[in-house]
Amino acid sequence: MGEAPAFFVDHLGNGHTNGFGVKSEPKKRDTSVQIGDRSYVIGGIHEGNPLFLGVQIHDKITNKWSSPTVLGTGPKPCKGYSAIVLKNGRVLVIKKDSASDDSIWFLEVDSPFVREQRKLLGKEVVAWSKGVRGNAEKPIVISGPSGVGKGTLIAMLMKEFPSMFGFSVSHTTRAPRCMEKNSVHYHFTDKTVMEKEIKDGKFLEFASVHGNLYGTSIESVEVVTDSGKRCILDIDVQGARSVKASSLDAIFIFICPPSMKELEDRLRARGTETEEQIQKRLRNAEAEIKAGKSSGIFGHILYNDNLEECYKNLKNVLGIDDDAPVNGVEAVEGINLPKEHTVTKMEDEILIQETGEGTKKKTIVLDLSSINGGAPGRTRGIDLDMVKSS
Ligand SMILES: Nc1nc2c(ncn2[C@@H]2O[C@H](COP(=O)(O)OP(=O)(O)O)[C@@H](O)[C@H]2O)c(=O)[nH]1
Ligand SMILES: Nc1ncnc2c1ncn2[C@@H]1O[C@H](COP(=O)(O)OP(=O)(O)O)[C@@H](O)[C@H]1O
Repeated sequence: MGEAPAFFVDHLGNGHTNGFGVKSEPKKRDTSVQIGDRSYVIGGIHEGNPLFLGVQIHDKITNKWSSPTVLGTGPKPCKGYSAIVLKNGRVLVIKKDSASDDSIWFLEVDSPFVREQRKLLGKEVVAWSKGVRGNAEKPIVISGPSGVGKGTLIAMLMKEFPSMFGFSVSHTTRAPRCMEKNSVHYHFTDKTVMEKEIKDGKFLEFASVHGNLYGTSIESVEVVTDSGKRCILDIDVQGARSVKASSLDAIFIFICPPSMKELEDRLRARGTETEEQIQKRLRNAEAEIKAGKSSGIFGHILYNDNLEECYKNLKNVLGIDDDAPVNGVEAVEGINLPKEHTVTKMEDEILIQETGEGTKKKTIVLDLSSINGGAPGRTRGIDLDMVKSS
């Protein structure tokens, strides 16, 4: 979709007919935008989860209302919203009178991610992505055969740079190992629950690996980005392929063992699998290494022979040298957005101007030129500046 007409309705003036032909009164705090033949009404509460803000679609041609499947963690309802259409099928939603770190949201109604999920789930889909300040860098996908040392390398990185990196905690149907903690190493779950959540669009990717189901929930990636950290995903090659095809703009790294013999020795020495499981993992390893090297998914292939050397190479790939600052994001001072305001779009800048009583009115510029990311996950690089008081 190209630049959509920036049609902006702050308060809905007229009632609308819902899907049952009943005229319903929109709340004063609801807002709507129009894109082509559709109006997206943002307000009320979400059908499936009363904690989230609702979204309804009205199709002018069929004169029908529908409730789309809403992906991602949405904003909580508040006292009012402003909305404005941006390019690439996205709507900027500003929460009025909200905490500064919770005021900027993006509703994706026709972004590449939404189009892909619409096709995959076979239903109408929209996705939320919260705007976060600062410039947390691209997520990192790390793949490699079982026992190659992915977990060890990731643990080293998180230990050395605790404020820079955060681990995306996957869901799995495999049983926990004795030292593994639920919600720290994995969200341990069962197959029926996970399959239902996959159907509901809760997962960014999933795959069956060594006979169990594994997957990255959208929420796991959001939690890390919200904390201002760079997200690390430890996932298999099938998962990496799905992420590559998605709009999550990531760096892809594949870790290779020095030899199959060494891989086998490491798996045995780890002592976490039965003999049968070790055999299965070794059989799968050959295909994984082949796919990792030849699929074109991975921009970087590292050999984990000597651990310290491999760790150094990993840091190089991630652009971390010894003088690197240890914080992932710049601290940006919070600016509270005025409760009553108008919103105007000017190229990549959005002007938020305070209205209402009083003499000293704030004008804030939201610069969208440096934003990156988006659903699934957060929209990073939000830059808010106070312009003047008049
Ligand atoms: N696709 C996908 N693969 C995952 C996910 N989480 C873990 N994996 C992969 O599943 C495989 C097995 O992981 P695990 O059972 O922890 O065994 P380990 O790799 O031997 O430590 C590894 O290749 C992981 O990278 C996920 O969320 N999605
Ligand atoms: N370069 C290395 N040399 C020797 N042992 C290693 C090396 N890297 C990791 N290991 C060991 O190999 C085992 C498997 O590593 P792990 O990080 O659990 O692999 P993965 O997460 O890829 O399954 C662990 O016992 C770990 O301590």
